[in-house]
Amino acid sequence: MLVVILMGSKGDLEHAKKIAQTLEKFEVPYVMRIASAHKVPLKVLEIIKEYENKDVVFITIAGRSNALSGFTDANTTKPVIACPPYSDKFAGADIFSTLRMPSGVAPLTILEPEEAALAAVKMLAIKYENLIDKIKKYQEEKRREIEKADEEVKNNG
Ligand SMILES: Nc1cncn1[C@@H]1O[C@H](COP(=O)(O)O)[C@@H](O)[C@H]1O
Repeated sequence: MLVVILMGSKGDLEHAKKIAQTLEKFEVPYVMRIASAHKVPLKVLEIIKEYENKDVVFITIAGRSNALSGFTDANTTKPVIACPPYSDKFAGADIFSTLRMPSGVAPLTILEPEEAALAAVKMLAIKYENLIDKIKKYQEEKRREIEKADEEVKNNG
């Protein structure tokens, strides 16, 4: 099992590292790769081919005009999660290049890096059942955070 974090530029690395941190929590192996669908499409195809025989989920990161997620999805049988870096330039309009896809192209979009990683882990857990307990533990921690916050506000708020 492997998560391939594929980014369009080294400028996306900080965003990619946030995804990687969550995958580390789940002890899910990952690799980070850089290739731009606009500038080096053949390299993107080579990278996709490299992982085609493995149990892989791709998480694609591309800012501005995101061709990478759709391009990757159209060229692999593996699931693709688009996690573009947030930009408020041009009223956040970059996001539309991630949300609208041609027919037959289906990358999923998750904007927050931690949750993109979580979704990848859940996909892998369908086959790698040892991940199920880790997901349950993670969800329990989230529930406890709410309970703790509620207690704090109730008593001091
Ligand atoms: N969409 C796209 C195609 N090639 C690179 N990008 C994205 O454009 C932003 C700036 O890239 P660069 O550093 O190449 O100018 C980065 O978020 C990168 O993923």
